[in-house]
Amino acid sequence: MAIKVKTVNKISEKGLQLFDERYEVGENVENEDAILVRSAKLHDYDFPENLKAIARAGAGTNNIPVEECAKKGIVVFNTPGANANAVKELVLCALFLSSRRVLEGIEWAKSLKGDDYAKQVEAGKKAFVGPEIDGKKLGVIGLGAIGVAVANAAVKLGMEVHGYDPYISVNAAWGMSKWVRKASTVEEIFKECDYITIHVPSTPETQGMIDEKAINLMKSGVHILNFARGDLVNEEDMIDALRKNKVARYITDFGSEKLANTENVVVMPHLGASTPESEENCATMAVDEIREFLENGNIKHSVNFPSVVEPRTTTYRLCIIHKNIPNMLAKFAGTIAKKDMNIENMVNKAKGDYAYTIIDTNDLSEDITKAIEKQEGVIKARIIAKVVF
Ligand SMILES: NC(=O)C1=CN([C@@H]2O[C@H](COP(=O)(O)OP(=O)(O)OC[C@H]3O[C@@H](n4cnc5c(N)ncnc54)[C@H](O)[C@@H]3O)[C@@H](O)[C@H]2O)C=CC1
Ligand SMILES: O=C(O)CCC(=O)C(=O)O
Repeated sequence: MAIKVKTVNKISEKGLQLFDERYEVGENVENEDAILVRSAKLHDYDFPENLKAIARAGAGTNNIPVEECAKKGIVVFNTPGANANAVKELVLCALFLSSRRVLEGIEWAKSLKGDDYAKQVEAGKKAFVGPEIDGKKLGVIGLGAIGVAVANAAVKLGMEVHGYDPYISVNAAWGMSKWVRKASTVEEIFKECDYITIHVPSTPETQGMIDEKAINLMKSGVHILNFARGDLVNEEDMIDALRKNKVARYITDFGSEKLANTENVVVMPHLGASTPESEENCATMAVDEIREFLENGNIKHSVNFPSVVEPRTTTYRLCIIHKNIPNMLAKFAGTIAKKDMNIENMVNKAKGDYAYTIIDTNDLSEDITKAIEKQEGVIKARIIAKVVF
């Protein structure tokens, strides 16, 4: 029987080609084992009983009900860093667009008519003067894959870069230019910087972080860039601040009709990750994650379950998704012993309220998954036989 993968958005062919002949892949697939998605919202999606994994070909997972998936034993993956360069390049483009009034100038140049075109240009261009970014202060909120790439590039462009991230990872810190100054509070960024760019996920903590209170702390004429998520910025407060010229420019990848028609706002149609390179990187990583999980039970880059990657050394692998509560391992070992199966290797890791256990064995008792699933605290169990080509 084929392994079924449903694509909910258009996914790069380069990634899809990595599924071999055992897979049935497409948008019309039903009762799927896995879903591949980009930005489509899955909050109202009726997940089939058979569904084991969802891979988000991208970074943000706010379009997926991650906690509900954990409760049902559905592992949600994303592709950290795979589209960071694409977003960084668009943010740099936005930095320049926010400073120099290039877009308005281009529109005006199109509207000019007559033989004295050059004369009209020279007379009118003063309306489109905008400052240089060299030497200006850039505040980067969120120093993950994208934030660090933006901060490092801005340093090279001559900006004085200030970064804020109370949860920065060791890897991100290793990759960051020594010239990026550490802000201890986000208010420091608000007060100090001429340009502010946000690169945090949308969470209850970050939603609405750029609101009237935050904007009031900022310099008059601040330029704000949002290539992370629309709900990080309170739209009404932003429009009000733009009308009062407190905010000089707002450039965002996440617009609305109202925002797009507000002066000094540039709305892009969620283009941050829209490059062939990024689409291929994300699809390739997402397909690899799904295959590793479905074929080997290995979990890489999940947002709701721990990372567990173990080489296959035995004929069978028992994969158990369960609650992170005491005595689970003892219960698994007891059930397996009763079935006369011998454990060759066992790994257990937890993340928050959930845990994952891999048990490698060379023996198989047919109803072992049923016996394991009967135990309180177990969400899902499956056995995978090693495929020898
Ligand atoms: N416009 C687009 O097409 C794209 C947008 N994105 C958005 O950008 C976000 C960031 O992407 P990546 O850098 O790849 O993710 P990442 O996970 O590598 O980095 C996010 C960083 O935000 C930090 N953070 C979390 N809460 C924070 C807070 N309250 N204050 C300061 N820092 C905080 C984390 O510690 C982490 O370092 C994504 O979650 C997504 O929403 C990502 C890719 C494409
Ligand atoms: O797939 C896309 O085009 C959007 C990318 C994105 O927003 C993300 O990775 O968080």
